[in-house]
Amino acid sequence: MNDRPSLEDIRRAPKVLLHDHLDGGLRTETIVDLARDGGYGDLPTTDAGNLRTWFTEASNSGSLERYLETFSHTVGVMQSAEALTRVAYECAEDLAGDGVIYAEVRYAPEQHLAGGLSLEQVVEAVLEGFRQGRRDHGIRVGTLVTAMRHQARSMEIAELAVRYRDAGVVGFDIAGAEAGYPPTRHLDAFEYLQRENAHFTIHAGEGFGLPSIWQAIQWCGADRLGHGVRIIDDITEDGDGAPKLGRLAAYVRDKRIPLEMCPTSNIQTGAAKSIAEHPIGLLRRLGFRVTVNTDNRLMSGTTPTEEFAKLAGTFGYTWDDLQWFTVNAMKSAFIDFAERLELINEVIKPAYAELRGER
Ligand SMILES: O=c1[nH]cnc2c1ncn2[C@@H]1O[C@H](CO)[C@@H](O)[C@H]1O
Ligand SMILES: [Zn+2]
Repeated sequence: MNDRPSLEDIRRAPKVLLHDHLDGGLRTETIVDLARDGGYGDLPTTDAGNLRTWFTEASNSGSLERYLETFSHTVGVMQSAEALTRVAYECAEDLAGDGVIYAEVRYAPEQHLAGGLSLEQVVEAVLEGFRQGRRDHGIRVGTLVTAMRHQARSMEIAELAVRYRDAGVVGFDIAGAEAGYPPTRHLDAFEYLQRENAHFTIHAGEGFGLPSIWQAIQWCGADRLGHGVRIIDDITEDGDGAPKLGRLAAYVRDKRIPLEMCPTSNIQTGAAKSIAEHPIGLLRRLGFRVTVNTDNRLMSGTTPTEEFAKLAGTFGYTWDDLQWFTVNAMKSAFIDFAERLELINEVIKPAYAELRGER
């Protein structure tokens, strides 16, 4: 039995990604190309290698607000249909190369209008890139359209999600600085989506704590939580040192609400101190529906494989654990039940059995 997953084996293992930002995963060579072609002159450097280092260092600020500043450069070069299609295509290619079989990739259409595109043109350009990515690399990618929580376009973006629901947009999200912008600010959009039987996730419990998670679930009706790390604040110890769940934490676990955890990103923004101290360790032990994600591969200098490898190295996770995270993610995806079941039974389980040396 081969119980200690190596990096190369983890890369081969089928993986499912639910939380990855399109504008947080560009290749730096592509940023340099697109900046030159599109006349974007604000890059801190035009050397792709130095730019990679710049992004990871600038993102290591310990604050979500400062972390988010780096996106001005990626968003800045994603203002034409060609650029968006290219970035989406390369995203699919890179994820497929890392062993991802299904991904939900998000971005905020409202941030890509500076070059004169309409919201619809932005969505269609991204869908086209993912369509080509699937054709060439077999990976299935659903998109989530994000509304920026400090802006006031969430209703329009929610309507966009519904309009393109049969064309590859599988859900909706809100992102951006969390403190000062609670989810209920966008309640009308969430209520509209619920009436439309549409799916959505909410970034909550990352830059702000329990009230944000509580609102996201109990007021807004989120299907999943983006990060949700601060749910740990509702878990205390009883007299014997055993974990004791508060009502909100118990609700999240009982209802099997998926947590889209992004360990490296959380350390960069200060939501967790280190991988070893990341709440994922306890939440996994307590049986929360935890999933493992990248958030922003460029800013965090990471990949799905590397996130798994870091966790395996720190917590001693075996193939059983990695399969559990993967099945959790597949169960929590916003595509239909039959497709999820097929990927779990026909692709994920047989591949992990082989990696464990059972076949
Ligand atoms: O971890 C995060 N928390 C909150 N917002 C984020 C995070 N990562 C990226 N974005 C924001 O989402 C926008 C659309 O993709 C990005 O432009 C960035 O501002
Ligand atoms: Zn995110």
